[in-house]
Amino acid sequence: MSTFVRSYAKINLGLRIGPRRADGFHDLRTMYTTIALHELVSVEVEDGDGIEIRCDDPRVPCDSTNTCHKAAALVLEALGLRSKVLISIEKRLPVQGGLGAASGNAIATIFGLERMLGKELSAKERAEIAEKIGSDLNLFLYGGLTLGTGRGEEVWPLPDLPSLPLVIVTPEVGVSTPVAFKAWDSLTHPEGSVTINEFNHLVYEWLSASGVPALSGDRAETLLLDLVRTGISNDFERVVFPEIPVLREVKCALEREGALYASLSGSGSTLYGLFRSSAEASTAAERLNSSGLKATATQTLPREQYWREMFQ
Ligand SMILES: C[C@@](CO)(OP(=O)(O)O)[C@H](O)COP(=O)(O)OP(=O)(O)OC[C@H]1O[C@@H](n2ccc(N)nc2=O)[C@H](O)[C@@H]1O
Ligand SMILES: Nc1ncnc2c1ncn2[C@@H]1O[C@H](COP(=O)(O)OP(=O)(O)O)[C@@H](O)[C@H]1O
Repeated sequence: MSTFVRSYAKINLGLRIGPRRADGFHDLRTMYTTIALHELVSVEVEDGDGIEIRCDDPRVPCDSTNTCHKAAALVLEALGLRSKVLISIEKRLPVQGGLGAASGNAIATIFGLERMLGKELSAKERAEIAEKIGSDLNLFLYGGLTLGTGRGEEVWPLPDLPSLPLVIVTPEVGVSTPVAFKAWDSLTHPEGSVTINEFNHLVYEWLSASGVPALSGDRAETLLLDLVRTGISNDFERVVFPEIPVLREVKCALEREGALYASLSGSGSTLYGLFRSSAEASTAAERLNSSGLKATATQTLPREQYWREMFQ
């Protein structure tokens, strides 16, 4: 018997990078939101020992470097159990796309394995496991809209907002996250804290003005747009666009198709555009597809829906 878990993607609404820290990571600020695109992770448990990963995509490692492998090993350790664990990943999201696919897979593994073992970890134990594997796993422990601080692993869930239509475009090029951080260091090291301070200020203003803690009616639908319109841009664009010019062109194409806000997600290579309606997003995706780009219309995924639809 297997448990099938939907492993969702994220996008970053703004991302600011601070200086490199003593531990090699960078302080950062970002607003994450889960989106409705997902892949499937299935988890099976048998008598015995060992963790086996299966995935048809050759770009995904099936050894102990796979995020699902790491997650399964840490869950078994935390629970003090021995078991044979079989994990299959049905890959649907881009690899090195800035959509957090590998991170989402690891969190899906934690929840799937808990269910298969009939045991529950505490929220603190889950967060500790997530942090050991990477910087942007913790957002998937909440879903919906979350503020990311620290190296990205400190997450602050915000009240759920209604979903907003968007189009994602992933060009056939991957961007390595550590390489993008290194490029940022050589470009703007001393500026780091300035961009972070600006982000803090913009988000604070938005939180105070928006009434996010006390949502009501139609106003909530424009809150995400209000947020991106504060000017919370993605610092990675400054290093990734000059390196891979086609990404800037894709952002411009999204804007030409009517996106209210377009940006690189994380370190890329995915670009997304936010749209006022699903119909506008679908039309834009069709037009971008016919111009030769790989575009998909989807929407942001509120927390409530994330949890409701996690298990297939
Ligand atoms: C940049 C972001 C933004 O959401 O997303 P992606 O574009 O990868 O999706 C994330 O911070 C990515 O998180 P994640 O993919 O878990 O990265 P990690 O495995 O923790 O780190 C990979 C490498 O990136 C660098 N790194 C990562 C995070 C951070 N705050 N500072 C860093 O310098 C380090 O060199 C680290 O060794
Ligand atoms: N479960 C996994 N799925 C996909 N990639 C994985 C996985 N585990 C480890 N990796 C490695 O992590 C790298 C980046 O992961 P991915 O989530 O696709 O990118 P990003 O961090 O840009 O969103 C991949 O190049 C791959 O080698």
